[in-house]
Amino acid sequence: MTTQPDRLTLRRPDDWHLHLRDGAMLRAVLPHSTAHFGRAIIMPNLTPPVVTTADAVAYRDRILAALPAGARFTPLMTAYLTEGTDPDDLARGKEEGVLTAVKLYPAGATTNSHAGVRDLAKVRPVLARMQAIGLPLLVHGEVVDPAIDIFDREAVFIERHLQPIRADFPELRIVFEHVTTRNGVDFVLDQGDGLVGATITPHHLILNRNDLLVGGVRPHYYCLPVVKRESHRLALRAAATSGDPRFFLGTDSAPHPVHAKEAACGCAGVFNALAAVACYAEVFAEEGALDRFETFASLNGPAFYQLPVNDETITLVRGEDDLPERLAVPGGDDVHVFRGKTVPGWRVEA
Ligand SMILES: NC(=O)N[C@@H](CC(=O)O)C(=O)O
Ligand SMILES: [Zn+2]
Ligand SMILES: [Zn+2]
Repeated sequence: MTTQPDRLTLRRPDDWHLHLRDGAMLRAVLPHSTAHFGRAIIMPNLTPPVVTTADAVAYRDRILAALPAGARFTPLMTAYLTEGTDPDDLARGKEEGVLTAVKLYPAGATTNSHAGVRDLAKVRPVLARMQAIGLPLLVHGEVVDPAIDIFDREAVFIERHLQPIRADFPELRIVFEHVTTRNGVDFVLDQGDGLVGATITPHHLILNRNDLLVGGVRPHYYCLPVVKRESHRLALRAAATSGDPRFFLGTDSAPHPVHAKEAACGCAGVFNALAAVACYAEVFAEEGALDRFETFASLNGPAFYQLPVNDETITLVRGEDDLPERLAVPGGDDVHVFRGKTVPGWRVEA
């Protein structure tokens, strides 16, 4: 990596947590991820979800068919864990190079999670098999217990579910997806064996819950897990910029039509694909950690997933970008662009 005050060249980063959706939305959002990232872990929470290896093959084909001309981008597919998931099917998926990981959504925790897991006891044989064959478990780490305050749901998930999974499957590789709390960071730091990693989103590094709620509710800042108080944001910034190999880039870019966000019951998800790399760079610059940006963005993820780093590079230049406020999606489904117009201090050179 080379850093000058106004120019930053680094190995092409990967996005270890991405929602691309399907159909017209897929075709609209995909070019904005392929412009910056070499690979991405593709989240399986479509309707219906990507549950089997055959589902993942079909979805991968649709993504590849939607790639812009000349794009060099590898979608890394995941399967959505259900109480009916067949361990043999997952093993075949890994064997055939289709599946990179399996995603655990507690049923009801987030967008399109109703087909997820209600009772973790029911998926123990699947977790045992994943542990045996080295297939990582990616976790949306929030409880759905209505008695638990939404701001505490990540911390309680760690105690109730993550600690027990770790204890019962000590060799299972786990990614704590979109970690949002100091509790989550501390949990990852407490695991000394390198088997537990975490992705961190740009918006959780930038926003706290005041940004979401003070002066009026900002539906485009609403995501799950919901942004937390400032002390948690600072813990995430410290973790991301530390250089610790267990923390890596995952945008959780999650497009929803504006009409579904600006609604009486607005849905969760921030579409940040256009500005994500610039936002991360700005965070690292603010923290005086630009020398560790490439480690977080381009090296730690491949190391965790035991994949080679990308050969190509990207260059960021200091200065205003001109991002649109909205991304056009046919069918009246335009998407609000995170940090469109309120531009971050960097742009990625074409
Ligand atoms: N993060 C979100 O708020 N939403 C994601 C789902 C998820 O990652 O939990 C989505 O698919 O819209
Ligand atoms: Zn999630
Ligand atoms: Zn997500």
